[in-house]
Amino acid sequence: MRVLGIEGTAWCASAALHDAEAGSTLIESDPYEPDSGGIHPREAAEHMSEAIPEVVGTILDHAEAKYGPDAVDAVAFSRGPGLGPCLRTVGTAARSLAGALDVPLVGVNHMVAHLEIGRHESGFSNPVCLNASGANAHLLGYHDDRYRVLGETMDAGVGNAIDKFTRHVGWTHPGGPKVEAAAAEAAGEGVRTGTTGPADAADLLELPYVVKGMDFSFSGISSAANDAYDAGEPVEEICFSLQEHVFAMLTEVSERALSLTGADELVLGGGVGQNDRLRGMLAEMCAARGAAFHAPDPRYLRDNAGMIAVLGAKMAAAGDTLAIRESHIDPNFRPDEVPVTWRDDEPSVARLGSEGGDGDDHDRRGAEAVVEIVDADDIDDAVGTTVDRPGNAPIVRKRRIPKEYRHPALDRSLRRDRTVAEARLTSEARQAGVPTPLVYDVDVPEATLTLQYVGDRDLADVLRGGGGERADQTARAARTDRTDPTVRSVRAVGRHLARLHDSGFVHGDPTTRNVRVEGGERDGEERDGGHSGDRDVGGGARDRTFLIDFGLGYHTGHVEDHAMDLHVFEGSVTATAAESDRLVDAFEEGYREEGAEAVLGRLREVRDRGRYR
Ligand SMILES: C[C@@H](O)[C@H](NC(=O)OP(=O)(O)OC[C@H]1O[C@@H](n2cnc3c(N)ncnc32)[C@H](O)[C@@H]1O)C(=O)O
Ligand SMILES: [Fe+2]
Repeated sequence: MRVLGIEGTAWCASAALHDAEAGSTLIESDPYEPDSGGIHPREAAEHMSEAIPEVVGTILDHAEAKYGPDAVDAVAFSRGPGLGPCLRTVGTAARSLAGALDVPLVGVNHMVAHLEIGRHESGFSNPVCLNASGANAHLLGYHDDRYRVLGETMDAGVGNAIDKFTRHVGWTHPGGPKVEAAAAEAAGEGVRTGTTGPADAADLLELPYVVKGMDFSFSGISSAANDAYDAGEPVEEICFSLQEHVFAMLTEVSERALSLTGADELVLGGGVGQNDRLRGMLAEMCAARGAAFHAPDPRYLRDNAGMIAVLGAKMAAAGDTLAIRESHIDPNFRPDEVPVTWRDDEPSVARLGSEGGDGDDHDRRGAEAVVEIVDADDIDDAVGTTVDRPGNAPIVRKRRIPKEYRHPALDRSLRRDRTVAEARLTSEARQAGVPTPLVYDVDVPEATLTLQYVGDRDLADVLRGGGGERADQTARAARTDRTDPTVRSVRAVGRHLARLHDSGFVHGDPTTRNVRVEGGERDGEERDGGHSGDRDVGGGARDRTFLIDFGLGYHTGHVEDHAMDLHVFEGSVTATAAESDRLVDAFEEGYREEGAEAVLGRLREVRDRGRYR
């Protein structure tokens, strides 16, 4: 199978020929380079109408010279997302070429192509993918015949966030490589090799660092960087600090996604993936947790038609082609709208991973902390004094370990702030009637908390089939929603979040890994719905649902922040659980019992919000 691919979503007019049998790909590209500022949509469209026919002509000539008149078996094109006028030029070119050659037409999602090229090159079977491109930034994982969005930017794409600063400074598009060069100057290294952390690093300006579960935001950091420039800070130092913050955020959420799903493979995609510092951070994070990492060659990271032709060949082989009349372009085409036809029946990216969780989970390494479970007999040694524990429950020592990939100053402040927040909000949540662990001790310099051990397992493990009898499909089918313990747990999470919000704060990271469930294969209503307070905690086999890990929580009365909590929880369910619709409904019902309807309304807005601006 030989496929001619065409790309032209924004700035790069490109054509390629991929020969699937030979495994070879030839790419011809012509980038649009604005004289000043960022991408001007009209100029970009003009560029496409001139450059697309030329690059296609070059590739076609090459194909026919090498393979003869039947050189091309299918034509693939980027349908979206991207700039409408650019996409229309690409679509028209693809339709007429497929017609002239009398071969099938394949419509490719540009973001899925950024992801698949890494999977294709690495040979990984089921990776988490970080797409770091101009107009986008998201984490994707395969689940239930789709690439699900595990996390994404709440505002600008990562490249655009950086380019916003370079426009302010007066640098031309693309800004990313210029920021990389200036940052390397500040770090005093010339060009980075990408494998080492910035131990010798330049001073770090403090900039906003916003991570919510696996979602993140760049709007604050772009403005803060602009303000720092206006205030006279040296531009190299701002570039350095901008990279350190933005890439640490992307690396952190990638690690969270690996932790949530239990996956042990990560691939990188998108134009910002060419940045050595980002690649270095991701490689270091993966090495530290024993995961495999693959960053494709730069010619496959920046926009290019090679990735379109490679995915196009897989889709064409699966019969996933388009009739001309349904081949319209889609400027807002989301990756999770694409039915994945070209992969065999493989399991979900979510699996029972090395992090245990379904039983014998004594020493565990989460995304940011190491958790050590201290048995009853050893507690006095561990804590120094006898702590007042209900029952004879074991305790947990949780230490936020330093992350070598991030700048030491940023690392210190994140670990300190989160340890303090966790201690404070875990207790405040209990006062609001939400089951949480008792906090026995806080050691801020060591970023260590001593906590009560709660629950038997993480909700994440229950949902992805690690929960013993809870995962038994037939047993589950026999239950009504009301008596299904999984449904009861997610409904309880809804109520718990409502109570936190009512008390004026958010959890900040309510993924299914931060919910602990306990006991209770019994029918009837859950026990923690009412007035259990502290009395019941740790006492016997009750059916209870605890929230843990409040490190990303903060006080806020904003409906948007409350809605984000719900969005984060639902994202973690949708991307990893079977029968997720039913669970999401139960969760929202739970929230509705005690929370504000306005928050659920805002949640729908957050969900529908277009990201491609
Ligand atoms: C929708 C589609 O048009 C869009 N594509 C796109 O934005 O081009 P892409 O090639 O994936 O990424 C370009 C971005 O990648 C950044 N970039 C390129 N080299 C970089 C570097 N060394 N460091 C940081 N950013 C870099 C550029 O500044 C620019 O913001 C997308 O994938 O979101
Ligand atoms: Fe792209």
